Amino acid sequence: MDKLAIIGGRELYGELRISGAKNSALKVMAACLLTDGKLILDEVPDLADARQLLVLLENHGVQWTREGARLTLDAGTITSTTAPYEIVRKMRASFNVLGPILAREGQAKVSLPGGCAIGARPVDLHLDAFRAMGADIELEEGYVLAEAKGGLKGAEVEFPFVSVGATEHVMMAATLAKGTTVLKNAAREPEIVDLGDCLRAMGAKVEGDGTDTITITGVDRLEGTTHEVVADRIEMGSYAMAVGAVGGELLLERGRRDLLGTAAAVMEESGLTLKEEERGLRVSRWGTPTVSTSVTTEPYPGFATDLQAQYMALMAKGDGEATIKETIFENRFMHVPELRRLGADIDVDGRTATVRGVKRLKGAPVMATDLRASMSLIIAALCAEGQTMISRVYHLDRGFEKLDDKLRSVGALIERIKDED
Ligand SMILES: CC(=O)N[C@H]1[C@@H](OP(=O)(O)OP(=O)(O)OC[C@H]2O[C@@H](n3ccc(=O)[nH]c3=O)[C@H](O)[C@@H]2O)O[C@H](CO)[C@@H](O)[C@@H]1O
Ligand SMILES: C=C(OP(=O)(O)O)C(=O)O
Repeated sequence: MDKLAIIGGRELYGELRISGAKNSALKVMAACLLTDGKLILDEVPDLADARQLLVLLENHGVQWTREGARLTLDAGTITSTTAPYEIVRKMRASFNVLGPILAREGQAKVSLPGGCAIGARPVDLHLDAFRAMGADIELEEGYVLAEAKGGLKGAEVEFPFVSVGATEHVMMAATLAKGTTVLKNAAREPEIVDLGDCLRAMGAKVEGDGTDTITITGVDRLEGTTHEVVADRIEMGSYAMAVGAVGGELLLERGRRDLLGTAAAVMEESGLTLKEEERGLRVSRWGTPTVSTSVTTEPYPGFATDLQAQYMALMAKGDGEATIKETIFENRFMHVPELRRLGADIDVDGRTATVRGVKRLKGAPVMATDLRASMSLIIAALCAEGQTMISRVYHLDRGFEKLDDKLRSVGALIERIKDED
């Protein structure tokens, strides 16, 4: 397992290109299963998760080629409607092949994804929606067996709470259903709009994505198209927070303020300057103190749960006390003990963490526990005195493209220590 060694204290200067969003790329990749035409995707990040999804798509008969950030997917014939446990268990987002396969083939057998470190993460909302659309759903030996003999039918689906994955999943399946599907209390994340853009380009009739009501009128078939994946707002927010923590100035190429939702204003309140430019978002902090500012995670446009851990690292050297409330996942504070090892003063009570800013953090060996938690350790290490050694960086490789190269290119002292085994 690779490790990352970071020597803290160096301000960050220069330009970084923000990659395509992992959480969008994975969904538009799965959308290739809706058509026998070629889907050409640009700005697909080269991440462990994207590679893992390609393994699953290959299992369904998808042929693909990659040239740089361009991925061409061809699901001319779906050769298997079964998504096996051995592949699905490695990445939750792979569950989202169920809807497209069910919509196109009238049946699908997909392994339940199981829980993960940040929470139980059931898929009941997905399955309830497919039932409402006329599918028979059985659970057998850890698999979802879904069947819709005469095809899926349009339905009105009101989600009891906001789910990004369920919104995307049902949106995809509804494009090939008979009639109109209306999704209420839908997620409004930028990745939903990106998926909507891709589906429309494929010939789907989708309206209202980006609002809480999405209307999809089914069509007989979708076609291939070319689509560019939206910039990764979590990568962008993470690098912005790294600048907030250690100081300096970065132009985050392809970055957009609107993608950050309320996190943009929170970062400004905490002392960062954000400026939109033609090529992206410029972020800077010059010697001003980090102002401790409390946040609560919420669905978009609220403060993203995927930025919560990174924000906690920023607050670790704040000028006072900040509370951070996590409302989306029940177990997303695993970075706290590791941040404490670096000298952070943090208490957790249920779903609320209280961060009392300290004057300095000090490098130590720490362990990454999940994707975004790993990034919080990177940010803390960048502003800690001395060396931090981060183990289990495979978590980072799931979701941050070329992280160490990118940070090194803007002045960070970061080195990957390759596992020799
Ligand atoms: C690959 C991907 O895009 N992952 C993102 C996606 O995850 P994901 O799509 O899994 O997250 P959801 O929005 O669905 O989850 C929100 C909450 O709803 C619960 N829930 C969800 C579905 C369901 O059927 N039943 C249920 O109880 C979950 O356990 C969680 O507590 O959105 C999350 C919330 O912004 C992000 O943190 C993840 O990075
Ligand atoms: C939680 C995340 O991913 P996933 O939903 O794939 O676990 C994430 O991207 O932060």
